Amino acid sequence: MQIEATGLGKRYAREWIFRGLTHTFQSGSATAILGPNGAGKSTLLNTLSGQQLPTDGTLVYQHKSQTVPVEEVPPLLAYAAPYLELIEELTLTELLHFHTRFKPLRPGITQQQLIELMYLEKSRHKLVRDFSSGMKQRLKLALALYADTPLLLLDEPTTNLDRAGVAWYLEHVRATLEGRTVLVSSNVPEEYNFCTEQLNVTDFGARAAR
Ligand SMILES: Nc1ncnc2c1ncn2[C@@H]1O[C@H](COP(=O)(O)OP(=O)(O)OP(=O)(O)O)[C@@H](O)[C@H]1O
Repeated sequence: MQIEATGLGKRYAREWIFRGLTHTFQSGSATAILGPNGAGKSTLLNTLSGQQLPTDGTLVYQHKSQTVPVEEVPPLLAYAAPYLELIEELTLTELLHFHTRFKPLRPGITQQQLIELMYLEKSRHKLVRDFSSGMKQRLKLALALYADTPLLLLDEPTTNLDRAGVAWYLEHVRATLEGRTVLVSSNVPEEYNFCTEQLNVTDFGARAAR
């Protein structure tokens, strides 16, 4: 999926978070969205994905040579972020059944295989509420990485992951990149070192939080 942003700006009350952002995220590219804490990386990710309306400017989405209206973008995107919650009242198997009704897994991978690649076989009947923070993060990432979507958004993907978890993330993000447009919001170089493009929010009027 290609995303063409022209003159994009987002303001909360009187504060412009970014302004005049013109950039084309090419289909199949991987871009790191960089900037200090509070600069506006998550706001930019949410705006680019159509989850938040821009204050200024336009966004044009193209997929398979067709223009996609913003309201049709959600089924085409997978999103993992610390502020997006899992349904904690469900067990792992219940959550996978529910989630994949809306966001199917890519062809060739079953729910059983997803559980195995997350190393969560022993927790299949455990409530997600009782997962450790690292287990929850691996689950969020696996659901996004292995979703059958042309757009993948990752906000601070290695949050709560230990060394083994970071290595696991890097292995699986590389395995699922091909053919997708990937945006990674981050301050940690190792979580975006596979990205071929970088965009710094502070180049578009953003300031760090004080
Ligand atoms: N809904 C909102 N209403 C008002 N201000 C907001 C809202 N959401 C974010 N902000 C402000 O926008 C600015 C950018 O926040 P954002 O979360 O996008 O930054 P970030 O670069 O992702 O930060 P971090 O690296 O700390 O996650 C901050 O000053 C924040 O307080």
